[in-house]
Amino acid sequence: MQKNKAARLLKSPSPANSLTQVLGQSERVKDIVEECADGLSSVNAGIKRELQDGEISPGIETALEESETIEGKVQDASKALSLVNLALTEEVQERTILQERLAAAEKQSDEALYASLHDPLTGLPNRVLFNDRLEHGLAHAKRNGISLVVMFLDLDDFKRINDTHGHEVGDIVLTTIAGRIKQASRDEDTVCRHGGDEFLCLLAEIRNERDITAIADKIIAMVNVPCDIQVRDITLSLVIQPSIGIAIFPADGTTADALIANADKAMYQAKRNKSGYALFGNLAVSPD
Ligand SMILES: Nc1nc2c(ncn2[C@@H]2O[C@H](COP(=O)(O)OP(=O)(O)OP(=O)(O)O)[C@@H](O)[C@H]2O)c(=O)[nH]1
Repeated sequence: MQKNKAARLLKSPSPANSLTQVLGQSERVKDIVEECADGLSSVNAGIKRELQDGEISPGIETALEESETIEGKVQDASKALSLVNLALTEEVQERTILQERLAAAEKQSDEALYASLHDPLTGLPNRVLFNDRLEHGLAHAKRNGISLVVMFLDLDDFKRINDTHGHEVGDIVLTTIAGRIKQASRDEDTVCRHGGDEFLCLLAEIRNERDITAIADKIIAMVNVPCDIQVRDITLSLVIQPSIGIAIFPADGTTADALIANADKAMYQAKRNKSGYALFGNLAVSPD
């Protein structure tokens, strides 16, 4: 009956790759073998006592010898199983350490990838990720004959914030503004920190110019809300004005570089005219 139980345990379905489950099964088999060894030992001791008390029959003596040999083998098997289980335990520990190291390396690699694609101050996508999204967006727009918009946003007179209140306050302002631009855009759009006090927005699947200017107005209104920043015992209320240049695919450029460059030109126009935003398509064409 014990033999059947052991066979059942070994055959019971278990994921082949689960070393811990295999170890558990092996531990249970070892317990059964140990139980058999103990059972055999007490049976053999009983037979020996009977033989000492009564007449010695040669058949029983031979059976006892055989039984004692089996008892020895079962005990050896139990010891061998203990060693196997010890080795399995060490293997499980090693595998656990390796899995932990692998998980840590994967986490590190994910963090490195994230860092390579995001701006550390604001957490926004950086230029690399923006360009990748823009290239994909352009391919999609070309395939489907739809438009796409690049906005170039620069904060007006931002240097004054740093010069007057210090770089730390400037950092808080940049982070606050970054959050607001993100909030003003849709989930499918990409807002990126281009560098310094410059941001880029990629607006996908825009239907008409009115939608574009509505988004620009929304961004300007949200950026314009005073940034209240606590510095020691005083609260600064800083008002920031952005200038936004807008380039639309395909009219204002058909490549990522052209769209960004033309949105940048339009931004300078908006800054010069203090108009908030300017569309590249509405700029006066220069003679050169
Ligand atoms: N606090 C902070 N300042 C930064 C960071 N990166 C760039 N800057 C500063 O941002 C300012 C950008 O100034 P500019 O864009 O040249 O000029 P501006 O004062 O905004 O003037 P206009 O662009 O002409 O309106 C500079 O003073 C930079 O030192 C940053 O990560 N943190």
